[in-house]
Amino acid sequence: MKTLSLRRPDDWHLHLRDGAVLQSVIGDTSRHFGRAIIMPNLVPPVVTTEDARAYRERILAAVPAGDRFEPLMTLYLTEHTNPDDVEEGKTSGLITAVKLYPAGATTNSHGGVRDLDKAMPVLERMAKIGLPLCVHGEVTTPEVDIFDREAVFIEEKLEVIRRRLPELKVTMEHVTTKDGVDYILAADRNLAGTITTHHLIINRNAILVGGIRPHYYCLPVAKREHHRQALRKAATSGDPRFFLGTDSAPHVDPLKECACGCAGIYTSINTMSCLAHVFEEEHALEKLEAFASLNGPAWYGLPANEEIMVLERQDAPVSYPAKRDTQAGPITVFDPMFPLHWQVR
Ligand SMILES: NC(=O)N[C@@H](CC(=O)O)C(=O)O
Ligand SMILES: [Zn+2]
Ligand SMILES: [Zn+2]
Repeated sequence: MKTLSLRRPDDWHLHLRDGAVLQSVIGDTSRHFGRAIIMPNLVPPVVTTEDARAYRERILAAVPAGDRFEPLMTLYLTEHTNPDDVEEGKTSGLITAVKLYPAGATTNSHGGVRDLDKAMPVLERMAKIGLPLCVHGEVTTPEVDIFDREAVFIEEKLEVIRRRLPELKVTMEHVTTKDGVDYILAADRNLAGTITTHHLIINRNAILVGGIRPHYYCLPVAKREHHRQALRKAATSGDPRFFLGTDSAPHVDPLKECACGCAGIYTSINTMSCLAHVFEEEHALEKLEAFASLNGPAWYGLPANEEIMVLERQDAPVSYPAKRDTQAGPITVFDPMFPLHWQVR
């Protein structure tokens, strides 16, 4: 049997939610991943170091017995975020990054930033103390087409932030376009990007062809095929500036299967199987470890995990649940639309 060994991976962009959903989804991450950057877009969001400390405790309490998992906490940047609180979060080791959601860009982002100038004091402090900024890189201007929002964000916002604060480390999260990949490649330092599992697998047809398919709807929305190809090339290149952030974003089915469904795709369960499939297709299995286990920790200044994960290629398709049941309702698991043969041992 074909096998692949790699350092235990991490997930550099994850939504765990809270309460009943947290209880049911956390095991799907802690089974495979050593650490994850935990997104702060709860209702209400995680805005202070104190909020993050309490949320971290709730996450740790939900980790199944026997799993080793370290949640890396983030703060949700607002126009009122206090730079001293951010610094104290970093100094105490609790906070790994601060997250910028342009107001209204995605799920639970209405409290995000409208006027970047108001967030400048915090960003300046972060640049000074070496705390990375994670960005949901889409503009929210109604005039801008939803498929162009990432490219316009880079030009109109990200470039401005980076020119004002060249020392600020920026993680462009869930890059979905060739524009994003090229922008990262053009930067000589302080810029990296996460890529999701699903954006390596689907293009925008998955959402719209043959009917409207809410379980392929996420933000940033999947783009044209040539963008997917650019993401595959970047992810499988081994370039240290690209690494895995699944953006696994559980929403219970009734909130997705309705007239105005939520954005988010749940991939924690089968991400490693999907990635092995993609990297094998790209003849780059030997680069999976860099993407999933090495580049992320290096960017965040952390050691790679010590444990080893072994993936096995089965002849028969491997099975995984179609839904994750929670006390809040079922959550549909990402269906890559092809059989998966790789399985975590
Ligand atoms: N990716 C998504 O489609 N949704 C995320 C938010 C986000 O990461 O933008 C969520 O919280 O549901
Ligand atoms: Zn986002
Ligand atoms: Zn996300």
